[in-house]
Amino acid sequence: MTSQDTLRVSVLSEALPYIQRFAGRRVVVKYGGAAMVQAELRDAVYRDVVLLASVGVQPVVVHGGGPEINDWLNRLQIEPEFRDGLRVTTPETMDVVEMVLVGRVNKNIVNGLNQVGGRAVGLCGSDGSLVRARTYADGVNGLVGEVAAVDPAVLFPLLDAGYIPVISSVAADAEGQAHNINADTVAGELAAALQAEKLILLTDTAGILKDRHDPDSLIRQLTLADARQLIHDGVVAGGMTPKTECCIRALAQGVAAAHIVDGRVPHALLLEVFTDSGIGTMVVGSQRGGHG
Ligand SMILES: Nc1ncnc2c1ncn2[C@@H]1O[C@H](COP(=O)(O)OP(=O)(O)O)[C@@H](O)[C@H]1O
Ligand SMILES: CC(=O)N[C@@H](CCC(=O)OP(=O)(O)O)C(=O)O
Repeated sequence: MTSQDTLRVSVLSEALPYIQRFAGRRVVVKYGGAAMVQAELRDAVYRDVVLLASVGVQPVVVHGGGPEINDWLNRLQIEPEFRDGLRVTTPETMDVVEMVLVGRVNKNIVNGLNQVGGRAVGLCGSDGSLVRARTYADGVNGLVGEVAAVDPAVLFPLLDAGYIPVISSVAADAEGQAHNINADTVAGELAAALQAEKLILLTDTAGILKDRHDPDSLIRQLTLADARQLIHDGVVAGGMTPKTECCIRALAQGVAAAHIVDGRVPHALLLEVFTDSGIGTMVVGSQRGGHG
């Protein structure tokens, strides 16, 4: 036996309390944006998700893919346009969003997870009527949707059989029209419908920063009231706003804890689930001790 073997076994043994605590519990992971762009990090994220599934945690992956949609729109000479952090989605743009998210990005993630030993199944909001969309704000952004309803029934047999659902944020409205929904929003509503133990949003900052230009100003823990105040005061802005709002909505609907963590840190997911201190910003219903 080598010292490497001893180290590996003792590290595994240290993880036992966390494995026992989270086995059989659902953890919704939002994967997207900048955290998805770096190839070498992608593999580490896939390995972490598969490791969680292997020890009996039930991860559910919701993915975005904004940069990849932009890339394809540019190739088609369509200028990407955003209003209030949400893509202006014409019928033509919607076709591209659907092809990129439901097709290419979803399957890349499914293949990546399967490649490291997972059993992943790709779905979008329309599959099994998992998510019902409603047009956002009377159509100011075109075919942008918000979540009207979630029916997680399609996920239970998959989770019970050990599959990892990988879900893209495209869903139909009551008339069957596909809508483009912000992936953070879908992750938050899904976490609520599944009564998940944790909602973990992977992004490209350390978490919520007091000063968004100062990476050392990380806020480690926030209550719902603090989070609302930070949005009101403009400390949280841009792409961090839908993230913080979806944490607030998930917690208000019974999710135990929501975390905004740095997807650029290797094994950010395991650091969040398998340590007491965790990483990033944790939003909780009311103030409490530890980070878990
Ligand atoms: N208080 C804040 N703390 C951290 N980031 C913030 C804050 N306010 C605004 N931001 C911005 O939000 C961005 C994260 O949102 P976004 O780019 O939409 O992430 P993703 O692409 O991972 O979904 C950060 O890169 C940062 O520019
Ligand atoms: C309405 C809206 O803006 N939808 C997003 C959906 C993808 C997404 O949320 O991707 P990220 O998480 O990578 O940003 C979009 O079209 O870009």
